[in-house]
Amino acid sequence: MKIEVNNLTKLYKGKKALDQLSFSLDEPKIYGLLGRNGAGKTTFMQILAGLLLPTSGSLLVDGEAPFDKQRLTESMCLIKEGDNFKKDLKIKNVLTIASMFYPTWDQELARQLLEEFSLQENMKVKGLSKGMESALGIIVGLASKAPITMFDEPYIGLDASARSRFYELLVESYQKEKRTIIFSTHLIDEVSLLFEEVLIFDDGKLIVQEEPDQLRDTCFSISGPASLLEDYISGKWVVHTQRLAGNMTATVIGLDKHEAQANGFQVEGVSMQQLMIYLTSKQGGVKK
Ligand SMILES: Nc1ncnc2c1ncn2[C@@H]1O[C@H](COP(=O)(O)OP(=O)(O)OP(=O)(O)O)[C@@H](O)[C@H]1O
Repeated sequence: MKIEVNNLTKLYKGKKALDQLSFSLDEPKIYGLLGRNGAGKTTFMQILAGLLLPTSGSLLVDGEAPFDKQRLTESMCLIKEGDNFKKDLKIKNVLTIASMFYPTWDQELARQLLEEFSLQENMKVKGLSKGMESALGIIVGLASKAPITMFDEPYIGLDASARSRFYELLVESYQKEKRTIIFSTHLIDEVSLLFEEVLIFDDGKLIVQEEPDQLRDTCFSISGPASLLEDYISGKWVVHTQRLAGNMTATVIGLDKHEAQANGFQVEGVSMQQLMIYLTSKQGGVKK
């Protein structure tokens, strides 16, 4: 399903949560949605899921706005970081309701995943630990097989090995049947290898939409004498600089690594987490 976002703006009491966002997600891919707290990720996913109306601009899924459109909302599954299910329900009720809502529901997969995460159908949601509740969210998200599935930091309380199993299951399910998966996370380095495209939000604006390989291949920290490096980075997209004595390190997007090395600078890769921090800090994010 094609998602087209045009000048999408959402105000809460006059304050911009989303500020003239424009981009499109054309293909089924695993998209990483990144940004600091309050950048607007959840607001965007709620509008996409048809739960919120924008203040202005548009978000269209296959040409239609999703708010109040069952044909579209049944094609979308949003798993939030908590409170996804009514506390009084048993797990089996949660699964039954999901199976009635999603035409693409895979009951066999749901059963396998319950076993995988050691959950029993007769457990009540209110009796689940935080990690077990997150596991239930993940089960519903995966088994929904919704053409647009969104995970908004879905792993609260899950330990590292359960999270790692979740990432494996996500990839397995995606490889069997491609769909659009939008994954918002603060544990970027843990999942960044999964992403086929990364979107970075900052203050309600989109500042990066790129393939991770492209970022890895062109984003580096380079170091050398400050007097030489300053000249070399002039006109480049510098997202961070640090000086020590007469030396300087600059993190640059769109850098030709070999050319920088040939000029005598030391060049190192930058993790996606670090890049996101630089891009969304006060110093970074400005394309020169
Ligand atoms: N219901 C609401 N009422 C008022 N302001 C809101 C509401 N929901 C979100 N906001 C504000 O909108 C902005 C964007 O919030 P949003 O939850 O979309 O960000 P986020 O990127 O998902 O953050 P986080 O990573 O912390 O989950 C923030 O300034 C937030 O305070």
